[in-house]
Amino acid sequence: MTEKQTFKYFEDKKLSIVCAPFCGGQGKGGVEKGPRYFLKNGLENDLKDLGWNTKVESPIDEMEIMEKLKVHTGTDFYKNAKRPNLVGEVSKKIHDSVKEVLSQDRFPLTLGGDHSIAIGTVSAVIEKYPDAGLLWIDAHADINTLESTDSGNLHGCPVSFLMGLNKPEDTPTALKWCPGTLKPNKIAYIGLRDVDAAEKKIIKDLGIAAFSMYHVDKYGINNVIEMALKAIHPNGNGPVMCSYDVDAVDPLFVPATGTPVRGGLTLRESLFLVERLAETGDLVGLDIVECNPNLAVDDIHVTNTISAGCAIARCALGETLL
Ligand SMILES: NC(=[NH2+])NCCC[C@H](N)C(=O)O
Repeated sequence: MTEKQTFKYFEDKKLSIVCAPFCGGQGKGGVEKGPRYFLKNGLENDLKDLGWNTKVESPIDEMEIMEKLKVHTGTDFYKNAKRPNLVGEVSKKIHDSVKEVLSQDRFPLTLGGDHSIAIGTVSAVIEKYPDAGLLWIDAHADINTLESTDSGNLHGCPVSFLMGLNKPEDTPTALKWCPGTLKPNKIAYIGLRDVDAAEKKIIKDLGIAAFSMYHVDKYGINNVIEMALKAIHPNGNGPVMCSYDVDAVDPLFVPATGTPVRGGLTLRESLFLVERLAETGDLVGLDIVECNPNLAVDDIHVTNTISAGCAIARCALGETLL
């Protein structure tokens, strides 16, 4: 049963699913299959049932990227960072697609792919809505700079590019297009539980609102979402972009993901977050990233992971329990 929510910025209820089948921000193959699995699971029809006029955009060619990946792996480095040129090229294409979608007054729902694609999605949303706040729902902070990253995986760094934390002389050419204008008071994290030491320092130094699983346990998910919304929009409302890494959810519910961390959100908590966001009517963009069907040891793990990802999308886009 669904009761349709109002979306203030998309009164015509038009939406584009932007497919971002990219795995180059980390080292495990399979995360590029995310969009295909979501669509195979019927996500587009589910969104139509919720009243959305839907379209599907494919700004990057999966086969071409997989070919490029072979060339870039082992040759494309910037200091410790792996494949910066490929990440820069792909995230720019995703940026351009999301920008185009927004210019048509369509809601951008981007399906990853790994979390490096958010360099593109979030920057496009901020260009359209300069006062947008960003909710980053994730087990990880993904705010490593090129200097601080230990793994060299750029899916652990998108927020540092969005915030302009890498010095220009330290930014690979292919990533220089990213405006880096996100302000520390315009982002809030929910679900954190695996944050690198250097990331903790950045979060503290910049005074970023960060709600870890400790805060979810202490205050409850309802208070945490209210506090997070207040942090990005102290006056009560304004456009909200949500970049949702499925590893925020406990691996019991979402096992097929690249960097699972136990002790995460329950399935209901993870859906409540986006149900509440839909209720505000302020949502202007959503990413769902890091579903990796290859990492399942059993078919049921794929089913659980993809159905959780689809449920996150539906709840964010207006599905309600009653
Ligand atoms: N999007 C993700 N799953 N990120 C995981 C990042 C893990 C670690 N902090 C790193 O920088 O490598």
